[in-house]
Formats: sequence, structure tokens, C-alpha cells
Amino acid sequence: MAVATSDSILARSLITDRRSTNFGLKNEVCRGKVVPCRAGGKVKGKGKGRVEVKAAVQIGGLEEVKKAKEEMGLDVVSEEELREKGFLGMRKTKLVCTIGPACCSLQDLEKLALGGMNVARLNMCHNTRDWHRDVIKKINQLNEEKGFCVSVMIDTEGSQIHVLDHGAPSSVKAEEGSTWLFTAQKLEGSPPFTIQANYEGFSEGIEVGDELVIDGGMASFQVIEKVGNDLRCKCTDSGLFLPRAKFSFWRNGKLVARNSELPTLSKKDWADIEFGVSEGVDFIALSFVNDADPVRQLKNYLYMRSSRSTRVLAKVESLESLQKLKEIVEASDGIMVARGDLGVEIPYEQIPTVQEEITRVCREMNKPVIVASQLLESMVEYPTPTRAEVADVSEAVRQYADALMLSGESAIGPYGQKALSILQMASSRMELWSREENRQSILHQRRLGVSLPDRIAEQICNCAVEMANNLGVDAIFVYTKHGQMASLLSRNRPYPPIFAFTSDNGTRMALNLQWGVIPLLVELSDDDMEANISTTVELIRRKGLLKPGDVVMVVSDLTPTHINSTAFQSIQVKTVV
Ligand SMILES: Nc1ncnc2c1ncn2[C@@H]1O[C@H](COP(=O)(O)OP(=O)(O)OP(=O)(O)O)[C@@H](O)[C@H]1O
Ligand SMILES: CC(=O)C(=O)O
Ligand SMILES: [K+]
Ligand SMILES: [Mg+2]
Repeated sequence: MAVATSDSILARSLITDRRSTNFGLKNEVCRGKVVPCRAGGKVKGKGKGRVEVKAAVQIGGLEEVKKAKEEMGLDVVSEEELREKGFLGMRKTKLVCTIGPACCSLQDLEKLALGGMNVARLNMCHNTRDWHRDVIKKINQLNEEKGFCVSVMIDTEGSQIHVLDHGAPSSVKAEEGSTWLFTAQKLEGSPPFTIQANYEGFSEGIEVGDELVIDGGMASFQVIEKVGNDLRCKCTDSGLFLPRAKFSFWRNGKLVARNSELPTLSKKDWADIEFGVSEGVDFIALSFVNDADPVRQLKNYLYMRSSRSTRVLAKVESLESLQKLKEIVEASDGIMVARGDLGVEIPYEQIPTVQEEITRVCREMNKPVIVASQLLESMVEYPTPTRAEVADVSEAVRQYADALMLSGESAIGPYGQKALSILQMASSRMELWSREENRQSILHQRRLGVSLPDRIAEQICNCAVEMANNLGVDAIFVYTKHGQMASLLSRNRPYPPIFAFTSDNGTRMALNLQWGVIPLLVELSDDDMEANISTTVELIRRKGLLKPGDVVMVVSDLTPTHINSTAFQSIQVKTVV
């Protein structure tokens, strides 16, 4: 298959390559007549356009178009966005909100859904299972009754050395020069100058002279004496102990790595996972993954439980996980760059480059990536973000992260909805900017590498996106069972949005996390691709969202059940009439 430097060559090479069975393409690759155009040229009807694409089938006029079930189509938020901003104006970067006491009522959840929340995250570190169950119930209710499409993620507690909740007051101050006892012994109440750790072995291997850092720099201590398993420490840099403050130990400027001693999946985590499976959550995010083993273990478990539609995300938040990044990405269904805890384990100044690297590896290996923590941290208290926070959000969007996440900003802050609208506006703005930037220096797919197992599907999607960008089509329609083709298209970060039609609800909810993908649940035929195309185009057209002259690129990978059926993998360009 030719990789061309201009759309016309690409388009013609696709059209003339009708025999391309050696590439696994049994169907026609592309239908239509293409004349040369400049990159970014817009295809619209016949007028003065430099490109003319004729639809092989007159969409909309077909008698056999099935009456699509309204309730299964487009979610209300995407529909409204499309109506207001058109195809190109649709936001591509997905938004995750952590649900906490500040936003757990049905009304608050609805406002977040309306504000563009794609995934609701429940952090199992906090609150009771009944509380989490109640939130999940409300989200399901909103999806079913009001036409939203919000996926649910649970985030495990994982094992980490931290300060036990010390009850009121919520924070304790350590002054420089003061001496403190750190212990894992169970104590009555909160004795002064004493800090309780959650893990008995917290001081194993720690020596006098080591530095003990709280929350990655909130406060620092020097170990001056070891008494049994307890540590007596002198405060060298004053600061606060917040609830569940994290410990890290440093020696000669290097982290004394401790995470590998702790299980990634504790008994409580397994119980939380069991809870998540029984509640039918869409994603399970594993905290403190150090290598691929716990990810594989959980995926096997889900397979055995016949809960294959639950996707497993690995949180990268330890030094160890960075050393095993590729195997973790490969084993998981997606990654979260958990910058909060990562900042406890590596020096702050390394976070931006580490984030960029993780984002790059995920895209190369075709796994969605969430950038999380402190995106708009000051909004936990204040109604406006700092300019630096907006710049950080925009940088993550420019890096083409699949999703951005709010933590305390939505869970406990009074300005959660506003924080969400800032993520939404900042992403839309930066997406527009990057699109313009890319038009000038077209991103070559070579940069993505060719590392994926399904090379045919990968190549089809790469070419389809290049063609879609060059032709300036309005939307890409893809028909997919497990979401593979939709995610391969998303990986290329096309200019137009990707409407992914699937008959599998698990696939629909998982695709909610993928950049630029609008997942729709529809009944699809395994054998009749033309019927699928006309049904779905009609679904969007009847809502008044596709107009005559709009151009849709159609990509499919549905495997037919009839051996003689020709529909296989195909790219088609269709003009709505
Ligand atoms: N369900 C909840 N109930 C009460 N408080 C919550 C809840 N979820 C989050 N919070 C609060 O919001 C803050 C930020 O939430 P978040 O869950 O993102 O914490 P985190 O420490 O970044 O995550 P992790 O524990 O996974 O590292 C927490 O410190 C906690 O106070
Ligand atoms: C999100 C999370 O777990 C972190 O940033 O540490
Ligand atoms: K967690
Ligand atoms: Mg964390």
C-alpha cells in the first residue's frame, strides 16, 4: 500500500488498488472519484471544491433503512455539542472526574455529565462500599433515563506506606528542629509529636542519617535514632501532615525504593475489585503497579469471571513502574499517569518529561492514557485556576493525552463544575491550535512506529486517517466489535471526530476514554455492511446532524459470519445526498 505525500496520490492509489487481497482487503478499498487537492482542502458538494467525491450509494434515499432506535444512538451531550459546534468543533480530549462528597448527589452528577464528564472515578481509598454503590446507581440512572454516556472507574487503594488517619485536627504541623517519633505500633488517640505509619515494616532497611520526606516535599526529617522498628526523626524542613500523608526515604539524594516489598493487590483491593465487578464498572485502575504481573493476574481473573468487558488500567506512580513501563503498558488496557504519588517517588522536575514519555509509549502501543492529579489543584480552594495550571492542562492536550482527570477539584472542592468547564475549554482551544499547527507540518505516521500485532488493521487506519485529513471529511464512521479499529483510528489523532458504532455495550463504555471517539450503541449486522452504513448514517441524518454535501469516511472491520460474504475490512468515502 502506497504511503503518499499528497492526498491525491494516496486516494488514487487506494482506489486503483482494488485487487488488494494480498493486504487482506477483500472489499473495495475506496469508492469514488478523486481529483487533486491541497492538504486540508475541504470537501463540500460539487461547487468550487478542489475535490469531488461521489457517493456510490445515495444515503438517505434507501427504502431498506432500518428505523434506528432513538435511545441507542448518540448520547445527549455529544448530540448537543455537535449541533452547536459542528463536527470539527467536537472536543476530542476525554474528561474524568473523581466523585467525592462535594459532587455525589444526583443533581451534581447530572451537572458534571452535562459539563462533559466522560468517566466518573471512584477512589476506593475513601468512603464505604455502600457510598460508592449509591454513586454508581445514580450514574446508571442518568445514563438510562437521561441519555448520558458516562463510564465508571474504580481506583484501588493499593499498598503504600502512609500516615494513618489521625482524626481531627485534619492536619498536624511539624516545626523545624522539633523531634518526632514515627511508629507502626497501635496507639490510643494521637500522642503529641508521634506519627503512626500504616505498615509494620515501614522502617525496614532504613538507617540513621536517611532523609524522611512527607508527601514528596511537604515536610522533611532526618532519622536520628532507630529504636526497634520505630524511628526518631528531627524536622529539617517544616510542613504539614495531611491525612494519609505519604512517606518516602532518601539516601545520598536517591530514593530508597520500598514499593516492591508491598503487594499491589491487597485483600481489601480484591474485595473492592469483586465489588466493582458485581456493580458492572467499566474500568478498574490499579494503584502502585510495579510490574505487569498484577495487571495480568487481574485480567485473568476477569476472564475467568466472564467479565471481559471490564478494562484494566495501570497507574504509573512508582519508581519501579517507570523501569518496567513497556511491559506494564503492553499488559494493560490503558494507563494513568498518577502524578500525585509519582511526585513522591521521583523529583518534581522529572515529572514533565516522564509524562511526555509515558504518553508517547502509550500512543505507540495503542493504549489510552490519562494525565492525572493537580491539573487545577488551586481550584480545590479558589474559583479560578492559576495561569500555570491552565498551561499544564494545555500541554497535556498538546501531547495528545487521551484524557485529563480531576481529583480533589471535583471530589471535595466547591468549584468542581467550573473546574470541569475549564478543562473543557482549555482542551478545545488547544486541540484547535494543534490541528492548525499540524496542518502546516503534517505529522507522519512513521513516527508512530509499526509495533502492533494486527498490521493490516493498523495500516488501514493509518491510511484512512491520512486520507480523512487530506480530504477534509466531516466525520469518520467505524463499525467495531471490540473497539480495536476505533482505537487504531484514534491513535492517529485525526482532525474529524470518530463515530464508533458497536453492538457491544462494554466496548461502547470502554471507548469513552479514547481520544476523539464518540461511541454509539447500535444493532449491527455481521453480514450486511451496507445496511449498517445506511442505518447509522440515517440515525445521525434524521437528527438533522448530517446534511446533504457532508462527507463521511466509513471504515469497517466486522468479521462476517457467512464465508461467502465479501464485507471484510474496508475504507469508503461517502457524500450525503
Ligand atoms: N469518596 C470520597 N470520599 C471522601 N473524600 C474523597 C473521596 N474521593 C476523594 N476524596 C478526597 O479528594 C481528595 C483527592 O482525591 P483523590 O482520590 O484523587 O486522591 P489521591 O490521593 O490523588 O488519589 P490516590 O489515593 O489514588 O493517590 C482526597 O484527598 C480526598 O480527601
Ligand atoms: C491519581 C493518583 O493516584 C495519584 O496521582 O497519585
Ligand atoms: K487510589
Ligand atoms: Mg496515587
